[in-house]
Parts: sequence; structure tokens; C-alpha cells
Amino acid sequence: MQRPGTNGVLLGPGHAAPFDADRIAAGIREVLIGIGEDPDRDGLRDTPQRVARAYAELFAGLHQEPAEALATTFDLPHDELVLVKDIELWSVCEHHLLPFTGVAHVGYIPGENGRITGLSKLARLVDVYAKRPQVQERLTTQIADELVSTLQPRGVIVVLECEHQCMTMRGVRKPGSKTVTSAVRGGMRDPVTRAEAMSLITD
Ligand SMILES: Nc1nc2c(ncn2[C@@H]2O[C@H](COP(=O)(O)OP(=O)(O)OP(=O)(O)O)[C@@H](O)[C@H]2O)c(=O)[nH]1
Ligand SMILES: [Zn+2]
Repeated sequence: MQRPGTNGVLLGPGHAAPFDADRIAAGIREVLIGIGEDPDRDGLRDTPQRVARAYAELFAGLHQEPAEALATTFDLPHDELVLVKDIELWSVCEHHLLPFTGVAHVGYIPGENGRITGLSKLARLVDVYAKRPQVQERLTTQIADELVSTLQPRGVIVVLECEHQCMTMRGVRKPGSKTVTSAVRGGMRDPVTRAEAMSLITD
């Protein structure tokens, strides 16, 4: 039987949902042997546990509830665009486990319920989804859809601009190339509203 995992991906039986540092460390030791290194030499002896601690941070979002990031809400009479630009993001591509980094621009138009959230909470939401094995498209979509379901706003726009290290330090080797993805929901799909938001983002 399969069940949906925290990343919306189906997990099979036996999937170790809790974070397991010892298992990661054992795996990293195998990786070191696999690349022809001696995992018992001085500089590498603590590396497996060190990597496990680093992964606890890099993948912390797998164990966090996105809705909790937006838990603080206020009712304010503001029915125009709220946009937080240039939110720095660090994620890890699920194909190569290499970083992709860049910025997120997150905007929404509050709904009839008048519900808005703290500005920092938009950045927290980006982090919850970024700190998982990701592809940029899914990351973009998940941020937008969580805003829709939690705030029930009139519209949402999320634009991500990232550089993928799997395209720069290896493989096709194209440093400087940027991948831009967007997710637009509700009234933000209106061409005039969307154009206004995009002009503020690209300003
Ligand atoms: N759509 C999408 N692709 C991604 C993302 N991150 C990495 N990739 C791509 O995932 C693809 C994996 O392709 P494969 O052919 O299976 O792997 P590969 O042989 O390592 O591919 P190369 O990177 O071209 O050497 C590559 O084209 C990557 O550029 C992402 O966020 N979104
Ligand atoms: Zn990759």
C-alpha cells in the first residue's frame, strides 16, 4: 500500500518517515568508499555524522507542516496586492542532490475574509517547501497552493528564479543560466493584475 508523503510524493511500504541520522551516516560512509576514499582517515572520520547533521537542516522541511508557517493571520481591510520580493532560497534538486539557489517572489491579494499573514511568514513558507528534495516547478506550485488553501486569497502569484548546481558544476556546465518558474492562481490570472504584479517583480 502506498501513502502520500510529506512532499506529496507517494511513499511505499517501509519508508522511514522519521529523520534517521545513523542511517544517513552509514550511507555517506558507503559513498566515501564508493568514490575510492578511506572513510577512516583523519579528515573523513567524522564526515558521515557531520553530513547527517547538515541534512537535518537541509531537509528539515520534510518534517514541518506548511500551514503552520502561515498560522499567524490578521484581519485587515487591505484588498490590494501584497508582494514580498527577493526572498533568498536554498533547495536541493531531487535528481542529483545538488543545491539550487535563487530568489522567490511571493504575492497575494487578500480575499473577502480579509485574512492576511505576517510578511515573514511568506518567507517561512518558502523555506518549509525548499528544505526538501525538490524540483523547481513543484516548489513553486506548492507555495502557491498552500497560500490558496490557508489564506483563501483572491489571487496568488509565485515566481522563482534559481540557478541549479547540477547544471553548473557538472553535466551541461552552464554557469549563470537561470530557471524561472511561476504559479498564478485565482484573480491574479487576470491579464492586467498579472502584468502589474510582474512589473513590480521585475522592477
Ligand atoms: N524540470 C526540472 N528539471 C530539473 C530540475 N533540477 C534538475 N533538473 C534536471 O533533471 C534532469 C535529469 O536528467 P537525467 O538525464 O535523468 O540525468 P543526467 O544524466 O544527470 O542529466 P544531465 O544533467 O543532462 O547530465 C536534468 O536535465 C536536470 O537539468 C528542476 O528543478 N526541474
Ligand atoms: Zn539536478
